[in-house]
Amino acid sequence: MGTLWQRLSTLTGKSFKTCLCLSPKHQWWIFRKTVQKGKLMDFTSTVIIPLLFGSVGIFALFRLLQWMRMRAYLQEAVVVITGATSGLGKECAKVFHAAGCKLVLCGRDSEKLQDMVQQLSTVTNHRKKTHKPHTVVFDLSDTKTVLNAAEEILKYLGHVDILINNAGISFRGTIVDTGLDVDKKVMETNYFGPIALTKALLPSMIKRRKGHIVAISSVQGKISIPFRSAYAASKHATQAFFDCLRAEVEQYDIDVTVVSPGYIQTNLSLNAVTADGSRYGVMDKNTAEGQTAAEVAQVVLSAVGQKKKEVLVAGLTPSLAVYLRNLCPRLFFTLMAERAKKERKAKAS
Ligand SMILES: NC(=O)C1=CN([C@@H]2O[C@H](COP(=O)(O)OP(=O)(O)OC[C@H]3O[C@@H](n4cnc5c(N)ncnc54)[C@H](OP(=O)(O)O)[C@@H]3O)[C@@H](O)[C@H]2O)C=CC1
Ligand SMILES: CCCCCCCCCCCCCCCC(=O)OCC(=O)COP(=O)(O)O
Repeated sequence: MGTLWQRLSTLTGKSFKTCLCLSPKHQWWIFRKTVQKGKLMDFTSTVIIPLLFGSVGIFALFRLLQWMRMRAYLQEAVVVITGATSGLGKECAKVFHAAGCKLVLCGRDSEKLQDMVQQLSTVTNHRKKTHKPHTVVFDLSDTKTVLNAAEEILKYLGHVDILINNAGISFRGTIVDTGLDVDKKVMETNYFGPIALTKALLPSMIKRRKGHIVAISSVQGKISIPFRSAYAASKHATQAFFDCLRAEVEQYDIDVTVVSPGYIQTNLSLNAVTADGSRYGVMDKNTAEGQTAAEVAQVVLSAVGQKKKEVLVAGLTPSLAVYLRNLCPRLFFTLMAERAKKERKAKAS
């Protein structure tokens, strides 16, 4: 028993005398609890803590390797960005330039493109070599100029590592009032133009067995909301085309990333076309309160760097709406009909 009291005293930290004064039942209870606590502490210090530190270490190492791989992938890569004169394209140009890519900035306005080149030239990165971007002027809704642009890009740079199909226009209007020419214009810009450019650059990527094609789609490539028919249709077509492409070109080690953002603070609503083909010219509340283009550009950069197959970059409601459309379509359609009624009423008043 003497040894039990001595052990009890050491384990509990109580004096030998105090331990002697306790009832045997109490002593036994304290002894058992203390041994259990000791075992738990032993288990914590020999298993849980090393496991925790080990996992954190492995995770940090994994992230470091991922970051290094991404850095190497982007450094010196030839990256073509369409719609580089505004909004998301402009911000993508900034982040890919800072990552050391050789950029080809595309747009319809050569002055705006030159401004962009100027802006990027003033950015200095002490840790990374940056390159002066090239510019190519063409209109995505004119297939001939798209094909010429692809030829020009390949002639001057030899190859394309990453193509970012970003340029696009949106639409506002009812289906019944919209002329087919407007539907065609939106489809030409958002769908036929990007696929023409993709098809023109694809053979050279296949030949090199290397390349990465990015499509900037939208949440509206996954769900359709009222008064956006042409836009939502063009983005659904984009999603479908690039999903097919991803499957077909995997054998050539070519990657395809589809990015589907929610509202972004850009000029998209201002530049949207309406039912009669005129410019909408209104900064919508949803657009003005959206994510910043710089935030989304960072997501695009890391999605490309990590060769992700697709990313949804949206808040809770649009993300839930995508799930609702698939899991409970009837409820989704009812909500959309309500939304249409509400918007009509608001316009009428
Ligand atoms: N803003 C948003 O809420 C969201 C945007 N997106 C998508 O992001 C992409 C970028 O749009 P965003 O930055 O928001 O909008 P902006 O209107 O700010 O930019 C659109 C860009 O596309 C270019 N563009 C438009 N039409 C043509 C054409 N026919 N030929 C060549 N270039 C053209 C414009 O160039 P130019 O200077 O020549 O007009 C401009 O650089 C689009 O695909 C859009 O659908 C997706 C989800 C949400
Ligand atoms: C279980 C709860 C589910 C809640 C879901 C309710 C459904 C609410 C509908 C939400 C609709 C979200 C639409 C988002 C649209 C969007 O983000 O589009 C991005 C764009 O491309 C913007 O282009 P636009 O020209 O429309 O400004």
